[in-house]
Amino acid sequence: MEVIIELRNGITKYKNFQLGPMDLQLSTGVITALIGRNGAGKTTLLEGLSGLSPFQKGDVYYYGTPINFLEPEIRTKMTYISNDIQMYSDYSVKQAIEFVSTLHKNWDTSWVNHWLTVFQIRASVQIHQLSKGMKMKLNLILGLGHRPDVVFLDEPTDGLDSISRQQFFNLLQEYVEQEECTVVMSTHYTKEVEGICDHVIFLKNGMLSLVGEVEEMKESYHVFSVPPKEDLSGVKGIESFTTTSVETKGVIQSQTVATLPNHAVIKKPSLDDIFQYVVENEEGGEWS
Ligand SMILES: Nc1ncnc2c1ncn2[C@@H]1O[C@H](COP(=O)(O)OP(=O)(O)OP(=O)(O)O)[C@@H](O)[C@H]1O
Repeated sequence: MEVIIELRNGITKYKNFQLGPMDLQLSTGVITALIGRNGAGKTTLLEGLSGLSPFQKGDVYYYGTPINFLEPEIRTKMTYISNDIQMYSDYSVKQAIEFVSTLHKNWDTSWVNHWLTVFQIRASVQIHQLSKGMKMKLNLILGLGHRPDVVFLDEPTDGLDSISRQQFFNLLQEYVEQEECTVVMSTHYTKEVEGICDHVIFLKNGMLSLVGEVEEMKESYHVFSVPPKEDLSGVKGIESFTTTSVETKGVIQSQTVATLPNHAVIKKPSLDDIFQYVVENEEGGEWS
């Protein structure tokens, strides 16, 4: 794995919000999930990295060279795919493909046709007649047809049914395997991306909160549950917990699991657990 994209000291400020300052590295052959609450800054980060709305301060590097987003060449390397599926709605599928393909020298017609066939999207159909899922799949095909090696996706599966989401991920995984590219995908479907993403970036209030390999991160923590009135004052390394009438549930650092009472039930955390109890940790209490 090689670093393909690097952000150094990136900052974007709006009236009531600031993203960064932050540094970030993205490697080849990796799919990264970008997770954060509404308003955490996911779109601002993706737009900054892709140059759609460049950072106000800081630089983005492509294989170690600072990117000048005004140079057309960079457009052949990168793609930003939003979930705005209203684009080209007055076109037929064929017309949209013809239009987008003229913007790129290296358009891969056979790859595009292959995936249109897999998804059963007919070239003659008007785009406004396609279902939401079909439109989003077409959006992905249009965004990848020039074989970019940096792919940014902003909540691409938002509103898609589970089968459409799986088909969407299948295409993405196959693409990454073939191209050795890097993908960053913002999402609220934390559970579903676990099997798809190798890395995760948790964003909180415009800052990087936790960044790393999914499996390594999951090794670092355990979920525990104990009866609701349990005294946890002697337990070390609890990130946070919630208490209901049934149980106290929380996340603890793996190296201090042995300090839990013997009857505590422990298991490996999901990304959702890490998001809720480590990154956000505001639902219940924190133990010092
Ligand atoms: N062009 C802009 N002008 C002013 N404020 C903006 C602009 N774009 C975004 N913001 C603000 O920046 C903050 C972060 O927005 P952003 O869209 O990046 O968050 P997000 O994590 O993608 O949210 P969501 O999950 O809801 O899509 C929000 O408070 C938003 O209102």
